[in-house]
Amino acid sequence: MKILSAQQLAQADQATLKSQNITSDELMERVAQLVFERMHQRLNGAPVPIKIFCGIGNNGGDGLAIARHMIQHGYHVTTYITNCSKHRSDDFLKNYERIKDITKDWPILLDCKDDIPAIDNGDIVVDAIFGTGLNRPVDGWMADLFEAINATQAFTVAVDMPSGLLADTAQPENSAIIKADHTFTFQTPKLSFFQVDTGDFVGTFEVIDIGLDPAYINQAQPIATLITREAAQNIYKPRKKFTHKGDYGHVVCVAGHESTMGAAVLCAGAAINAGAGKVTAYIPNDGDIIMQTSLPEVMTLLDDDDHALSDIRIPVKDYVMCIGPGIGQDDVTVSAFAKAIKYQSSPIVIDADGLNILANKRAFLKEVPAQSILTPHDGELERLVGKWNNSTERLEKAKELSKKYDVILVLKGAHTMTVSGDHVYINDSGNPGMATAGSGDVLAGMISSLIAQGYEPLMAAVFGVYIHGAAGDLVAQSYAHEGLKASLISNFIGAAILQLFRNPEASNS
Ligand SMILES: NC(=O)C1=CN([C@@H]2O[C@H](COP(=O)(O)OP(=O)(O)OC[C@H]3O[C@@H](n4cnc5c(N)ncnc54)[C@H](O)[C@@H]3O)[C@@H](O)[C@H]2O)[C@@H](O)CC1
Ligand SMILES: [K+]
Repeated sequence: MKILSAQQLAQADQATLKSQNITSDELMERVAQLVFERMHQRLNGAPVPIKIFCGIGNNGGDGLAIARHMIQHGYHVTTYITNCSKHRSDDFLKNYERIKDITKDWPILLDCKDDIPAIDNGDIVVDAIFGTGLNRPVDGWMADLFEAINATQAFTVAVDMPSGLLADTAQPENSAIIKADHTFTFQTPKLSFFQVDTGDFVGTFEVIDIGLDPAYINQAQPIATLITREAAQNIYKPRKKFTHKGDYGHVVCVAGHESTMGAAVLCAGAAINAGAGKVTAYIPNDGDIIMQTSLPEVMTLLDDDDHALSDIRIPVKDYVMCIGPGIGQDDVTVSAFAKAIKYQSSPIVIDADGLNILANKRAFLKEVPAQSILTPHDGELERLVGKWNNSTERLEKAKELSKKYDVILVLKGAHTMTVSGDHVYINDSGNPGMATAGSGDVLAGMISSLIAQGYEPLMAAVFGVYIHGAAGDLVAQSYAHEGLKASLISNFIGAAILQLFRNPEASNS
């Protein structure tokens, strides 16, 4: 699913008015009707007090139209206007008149801190103050209003976006933002919904297709793409009937150190579980028994050194290298790593200590083959690109690194982002239980496995990240977030692929 910028969404609005020959007022009415229907479906006429706060732009216009529908259906609605400017939008004004025609009274105007109404924990708050038109930080008594809403337990529903949140640009520190429990967002989710410093304000969210011009949306270059189940289905490559293991490639996991052989086992195991035809683990000599008893499917190649990797020689042809899990940063390993990546000519996957070595010896970055995949968590990313002030800057720095060295970055997090040049793919599977030791080793093994099976590196990364998260979601159903561990994610890779093509309703019954 495409994620468009606030500016693109405004252009899509305009294109829609033209192509569908409707007025902006009619579009607003369509939007309000769709939000109302969803709220009505859930509330089912419940006599709960609903406080709808409306701004003076089109987000406020949406709020007024939603309020009108709710009042007409017998809901207990009080409508407030945050009277922060004389510049009211035309469609706001139309809906301001219309609601008065229904209630025979004007909504309540809020002009200062003293006007902020009491909000009970049992109320429902609808936030229609600012949407994509927010153009400066919210301050003064409006910030106090946001604070008052956030201080209650009242269930808060945001219209299009939580007010105060910017859709796709850097959010100034300590901005006043409404913390929504649920957000009905229009046409496409916004980039800020997926960023670590702003995503929590959105609560759960639901994308409402408001029927914006498909021709505009199709040609628009998205600022990011959300990888949903449907997108993952389209990337999946089914196997052919007449095949043999040679068709599914060979992964060599260069991993492990005397105290971190588990990383090597998890990485190689995930490469097998994700479907590689053959997997070899290149490990310190003493790790042989550990590897062979843990994973009977995996072959081993042993370093001369008992405890660390000291000279990585791989006497096989045509393989995909995954390097880094648990290798440590001993001096011998650093030079072995440099030699090993220099020798590679096709894309490799670099994780964990491999990334730390790259961060310490930046000259090695030039030796990384084009289209290789780097899978940093935030600590590793910071070592590679330096500190950032906000998530927008984090993403910009990752894009720069990706372009400079022609590599693909997998930025691990709640919504892992795969960055290839200016293209960003945001993952939509996974859960907080996956923040656990070894989870990254499994991911690196999976991505290498998919490259070995013939997926283009970028799609291997995007699909690997999705299946990794989906496997974690399946594990969490039986083990909770707390019981989720890396080896279980690996064991559920196959189940996650199956689940991609199951009818979700059938599997729930
Ligand atoms: N064509 C339409 O009528 C549609 C409207 N839509 C709605 O329109 C919204 C965008 O509407 P607008 O562009 O009018 O923008 P908003 O309603 O988000 O807000 C803009 C207004 O707030 C003022 N403002 C911005 N930041 C402020 C601040 N920090 N403090 C005080 N005032 C501030 C602006 O000067 C302007 O008057 C979307 O989020 C969506 O809710 C969508 O429903 C799509 C269709
Ligand atoms: K809003």
